[in-house]
Amino acid sequence: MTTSDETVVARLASAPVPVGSTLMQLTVFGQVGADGRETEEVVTLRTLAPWSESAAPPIARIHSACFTGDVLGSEKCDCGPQLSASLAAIVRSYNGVLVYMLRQEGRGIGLANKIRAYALQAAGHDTISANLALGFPAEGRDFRMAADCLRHLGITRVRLMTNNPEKVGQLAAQGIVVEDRVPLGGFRTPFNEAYLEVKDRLMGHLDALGTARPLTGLPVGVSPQGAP
Ligand SMILES: Nc1nc2c(ncn2[C@@H]2O[C@H](COP(=O)(O)OP(=O)(O)OP(=O)(O)O)[C@@H](O)[C@H]2O)c(=O)[nH]1
Ligand SMILES: [Zn+2]
Repeated sequence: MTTSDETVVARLASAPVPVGSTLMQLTVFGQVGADGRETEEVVTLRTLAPWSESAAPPIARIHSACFTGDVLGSEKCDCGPQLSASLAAIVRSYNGVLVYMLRQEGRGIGLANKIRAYALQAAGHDTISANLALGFPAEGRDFRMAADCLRHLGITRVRLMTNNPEKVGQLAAQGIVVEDRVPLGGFRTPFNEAYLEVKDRLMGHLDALGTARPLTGLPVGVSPQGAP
């Protein structure tokens, strides 16, 4: 499948996997090089219960890889509890999908660079200034591939669990209708306070601090960062 900017994502493999005592369909998407070599980019996990186009759109989570938070349970960010909570909601809904962005570790700068950023943060930098000091933008993620994968799964409308308006805007720009934004915040620890503050004050994220806001925070297809 090709988007306007020539992003190509192929379905590499798919099989049922039991998660949360529920059988889900796990699909690996990626690129296939001219030599046949596969590069894994995205994993989706889709509930298997039959659902119809006329039903409410699936509840969806697009999650950027975070080895420290997702795998190790690090409390320096809120990724681990966000992943658990969203996966639980997906399983409960019988009509949900997780889109796990394998190559977006550290907001796309990779694990080693994220840990370099952590070292700078231990010396006084915040999330943004640490990235800038390393020569990276504060935020450079591109969610077009997530939209491609959703389309591969036959999904064109979602209720998106996120606090990040940029994700909503990018999906909308790629033709995925975000009918609802479902807040996914409030996972504070003594260690992630500063990180959540920066998301709230400087990065335009909503609800990261867990302050009460309505479940449907944004109107359909809203694009607060200027995307069409
Ligand atoms: N560069 C960098 N990346 C970080 C840092 N802390 C967490 N991350 C990465 O940030 C990504 C998660 O992005 P967030 O901005 O926390 O959340 P989001 O996915 O944009 O928004 P939500 O949908 O609301 O979760 C993961 O890939 C983490 O590895 C950090 O200090 N520096
Ligand atoms: Zn994290």
